[in-house]
Amino acid sequence: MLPQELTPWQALRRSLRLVAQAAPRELRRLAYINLITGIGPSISLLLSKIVIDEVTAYLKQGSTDPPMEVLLGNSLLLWSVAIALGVNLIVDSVDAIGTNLFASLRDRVEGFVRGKVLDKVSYFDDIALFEMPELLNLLELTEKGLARVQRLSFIVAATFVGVFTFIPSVLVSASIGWWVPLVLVVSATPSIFVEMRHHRKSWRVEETQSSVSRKMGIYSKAITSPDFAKEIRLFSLQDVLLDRWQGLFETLFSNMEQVRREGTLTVMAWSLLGGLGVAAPYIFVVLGVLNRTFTVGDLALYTGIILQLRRSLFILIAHTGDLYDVSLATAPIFQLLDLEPQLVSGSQRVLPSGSDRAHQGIQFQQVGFRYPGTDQPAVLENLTFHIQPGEMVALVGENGAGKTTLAKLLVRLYDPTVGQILWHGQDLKTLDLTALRSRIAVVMQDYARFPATLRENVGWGKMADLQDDDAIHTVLQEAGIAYLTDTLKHGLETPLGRQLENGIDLSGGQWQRVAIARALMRLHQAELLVFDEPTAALDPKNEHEIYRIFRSIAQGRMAVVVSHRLALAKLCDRIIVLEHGQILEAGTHDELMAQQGRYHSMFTRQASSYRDEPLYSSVG
Ligand SMILES: Nc1ncnc2c1ncn2[C@@H]1O[C@H](COP(=O)(O)OP(=O)(O)OP(=O)(O)O)[C@@H](O)[C@H]1O
Repeated sequence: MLPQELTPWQALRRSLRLVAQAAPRELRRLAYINLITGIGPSISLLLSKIVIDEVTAYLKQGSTDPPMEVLLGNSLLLWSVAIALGVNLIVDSVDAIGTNLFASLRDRVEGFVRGKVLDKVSYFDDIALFEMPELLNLLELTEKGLARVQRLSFIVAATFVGVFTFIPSVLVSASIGWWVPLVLVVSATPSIFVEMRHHRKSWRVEETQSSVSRKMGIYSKAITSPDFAKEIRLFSLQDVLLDRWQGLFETLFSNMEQVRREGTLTVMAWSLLGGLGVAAPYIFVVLGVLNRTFTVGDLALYTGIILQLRRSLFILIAHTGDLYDVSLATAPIFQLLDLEPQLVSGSQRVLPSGSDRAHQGIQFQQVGFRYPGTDQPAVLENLTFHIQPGEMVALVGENGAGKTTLAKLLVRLYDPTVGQILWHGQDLKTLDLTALRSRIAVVMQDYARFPATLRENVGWGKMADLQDDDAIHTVLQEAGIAYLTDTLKHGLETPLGRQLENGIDLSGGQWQRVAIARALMRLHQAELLVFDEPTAALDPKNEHEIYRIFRSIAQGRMAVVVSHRLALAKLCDRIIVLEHGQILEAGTHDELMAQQGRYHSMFTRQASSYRDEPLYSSVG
């Protein structure tokens, strides 16, 4: 699932196509406006030549007529002055329209491309996108690319001006001599390649340093995130985090700085050649005026046009370099848009129900799993077991044994590396993901705290019932937090999370119950419940209540619960003890206690700490 390489040319073509798709109207209008602002200065220069020649000719006559009379009497002079002023006026006023149009173009393009990226990321079924360093680096580079897309809009707009200034400048300067535009263009050409090489080098540094800038992002988020704010202060971690961020910044900055310094020197050296290219025609024109081949008006026109041609070439060269930079930087956007998930939905929308008992339920058949992109040993190995319909299974084991990973495979956030998982006899991979997930109610260990209202945090468990107050009140009741609708100022419409305006934060246990309520929303259609550490944030009294809820909702369904609290495991029909990703023991509580193996020792240890709790009372 690694990103495919893309040439800068391919990326540029696709970026320009996106710009054209995002804002065709703005682009068209900008072209018209820039046509005016582009050719305006050339027209002004031509008119200035006429004005200067007419004024010089008049002065040569030695006449003493009143100036206003002379101006009104000479229609060529009068019209030239009037049109020159008119052109300046038009250029100035459309300039303001151009600025606004450019701002719309930039925003539209940015919104359009970002929208496409967000769409791709949110519908990307393969969760590996958020867990593999290579893909996280790609996401980081995509952010940089999105920032450059704005630049692309600017380049496109400025290139219009450059081209529209360039063409009349070439035509007028060719009237001095055919070789004039040629000398100017040829002397400026090497700068284009130097600019491109410089941008390529800078981008290579950015690309190779993407993991450095991602780490900078991680530290900067840690420093600014409310999640870390308390512990950073309590453990005085400010210096550690700031030093790490600063160290990474210095590394990145010094690498970029070196490339920039080298780039500036070479670009400057080659610009000198461009300067020499200007000198020859400029001196030629001055000499031409002195030997009377050219008029004084020609001097103003030609020197002006030579400098204008040079300037427009400069703009075009700078933008060619910039365009190259943008094409390098936007490549990750297309790499992301082209990224094919390894985990794809199956096509079967109607889920099987299992023709005979042997095929009913969920079967793990020699399942093994290794996280993609890691060279660590397999996290799960050779797992074979069967969850019967209506059976409640507890997964227990030490930290890192692979319980959460197994739960992730069960809800198809990942596919097994080897073996298969069958849902009523059929491989999970063949089933439509949305259909499959609609049959599963999940509370993950790292459940989400959506920055949204209480209604949404719960109702998003089943979108169709989002506005159904009764349905939401029922699950809040079942999860034991019905009181929230009374205690929170705006009831169900209260925003949850401090980052929202007027947002209220809940306690850890309340958030966990909100996550449980969300899972309960799809209970009536769920065949499988997966609860990963559902009581981690709860006190013992609340924990018992959740056990009770869990048992009652699990009745008649398949249920898998991951828990370190063996009192909950004891309530289950079967307990699977995992160790280093393998099944160490499996059986009922009584069977495992009788075996006197790992489960027995874990349970006994816990029971001695929770002696007063009735659920542990079967021991000692
Ligand atoms: N996204 C990931 N990428 C790579 N390795 C991972 C990832 N998530 C977990 N692991 C590794 O997989 C192993 C099993 O982790 P898992 O979270 O499944 O354990 P667990 O039994 O649920 O642990 P705990 O009881 O602490 O929650 C660990 O060694 C962990 O380092």
